[in-house]
Amino acid sequence: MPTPNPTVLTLEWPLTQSAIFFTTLAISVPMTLAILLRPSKSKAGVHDLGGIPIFTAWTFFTKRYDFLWKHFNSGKKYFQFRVLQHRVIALSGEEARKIFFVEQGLSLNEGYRILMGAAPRLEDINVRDIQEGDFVKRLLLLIHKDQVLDVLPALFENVNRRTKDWGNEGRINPFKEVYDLVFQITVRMATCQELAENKDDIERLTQHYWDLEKSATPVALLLPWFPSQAKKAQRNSTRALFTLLHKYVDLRRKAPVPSSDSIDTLIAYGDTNEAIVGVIMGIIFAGVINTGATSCWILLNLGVNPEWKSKVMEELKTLITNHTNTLFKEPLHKRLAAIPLSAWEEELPALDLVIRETLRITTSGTAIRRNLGKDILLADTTLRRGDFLAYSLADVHLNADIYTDPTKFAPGRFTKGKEEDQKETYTYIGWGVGRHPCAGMRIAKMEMKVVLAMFLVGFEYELVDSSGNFPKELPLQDRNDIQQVRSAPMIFLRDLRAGDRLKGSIPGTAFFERQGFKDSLVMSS
Ligand code: HEM
Repeated sequence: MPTPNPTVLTLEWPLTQSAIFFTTLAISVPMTLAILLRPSKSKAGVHDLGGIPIFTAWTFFTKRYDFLWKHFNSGKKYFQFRVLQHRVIALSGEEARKIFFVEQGLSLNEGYRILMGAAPRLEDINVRDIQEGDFVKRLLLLIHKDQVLDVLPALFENVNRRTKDWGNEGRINPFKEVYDLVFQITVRMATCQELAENKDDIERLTQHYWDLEKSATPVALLLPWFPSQAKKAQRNSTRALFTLLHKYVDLRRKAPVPSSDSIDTLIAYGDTNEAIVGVIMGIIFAGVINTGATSCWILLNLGVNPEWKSKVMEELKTLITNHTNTLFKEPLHKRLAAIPLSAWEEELPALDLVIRETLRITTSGTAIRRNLGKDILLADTTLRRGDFLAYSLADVHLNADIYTDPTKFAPGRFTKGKEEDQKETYTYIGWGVGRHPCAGMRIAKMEMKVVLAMFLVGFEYELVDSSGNFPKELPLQDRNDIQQVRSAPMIFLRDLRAGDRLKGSIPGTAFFERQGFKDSLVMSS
């Protein structure tokens, strides 16, 4: 299939296409307006928010957390509203969870595809829709133990290269730098060495990705027929992403010797170039935000919780002592890459608790499903075939009846004797539950550990606000910021060794000296 060219598709506008476009517009605009403006009627069994649907639903797309919690907090356990012609039912409580995460007819893909909108639309690039099961099957192939083992040194190498420029100004914006870092290693994991080493293409890819994220505006979702800037940006960035990734799939297909990189694994599996690009795009979209946001918030949480930070540092010291020869003079990333995968996975219990707790607090987004099966009865409410369902994870993660002082960072709450996450069914959903547990958990955890170990061992930092002062407490997460999960107000990491670094000091030296690895100088790489 020829690679679609975005410029041709956006600049050339032949007469017949114009005719089709305007005819479609003439038919669809009044129809859609009628649907959008028809007042919503109350149906027995579930509270209807009523009003003019387009206005009622607007804040579902702009301030989703506030929208849902305004109504839940006013005592409604379930309520419904309309998005276009669709009925959306917002659910809360244990009974709803048991259905939402378990019922066979509830489709995750179809739910997110229509109500999230930020993911690339495969029809924009003529890729046949990749079925839910097919995608997860490919992903499991790529995060198989041997595959992760092979790619691990490359992930450390990438982080090392990228963090070399960090800290020269003394202030790091984690919501930019840590996100970019996670983006880079996710792309490395999901594609091939050639792409990960091409700085310009990585920059381009990052830009197209964020453009696509930003294009999921309420106008693009609620007025799909309207030729808005957001719609155009969505189509153009999807095509640009496709073109760029396709180039590398093509390159790897023509390579004389196959490698163990993901693209080659998918080629060997028998997929077409287009399907491979579809899978890669899916992985990047499923993983980047969550992994970036969690890594970032872990650094922030540790920045104001010295007790947990020293537990994690102690563990890292033991890991390095037990699995590397501290007498060897090697660069930090090479030492860390020598540690076996099983040790990263099993020998960092405090860091695992920190990840779990950070996820509990930050994962307050909304899970979405569409009922493609039979009608389902939930108390006196029927979840009809075709309905969309929305479940805010804050219903459990920030619920004071389940978690004591729920916004407090307290990783010990999961330990033996406390086990706050065992109070009801599915009270911990950080990695999903039921029919759709996170298929990327293993690689996400490993990516986070690569980033965190390189940062915690290689850098010394403290938190600062935008005026450069240590914040009295951690700023709140903007829970409506589903795109980037930033804090409000902004917070930064001050690199306490930036001065030394400018004088040539190598990341990790201070840690190694302090930990008493006296003979083991860290080398530059
Ligand atoms: C810290 C990082 C991550 C977190 C917190 C996370 C969390 C989640 C959660 C909560 C779900 C369930 C969503 C629902 O029920 O609606 C989920 C599903 C999923 N995640 Fe992740 N995820 C992360 C990283 C990743 C990565 C890196 C990938 C891919 C490499 C990935 C791939 C998936 C896929 C494919 C599903 C859907 C599985 C299915 O359809 O059965 N995730 N994830």
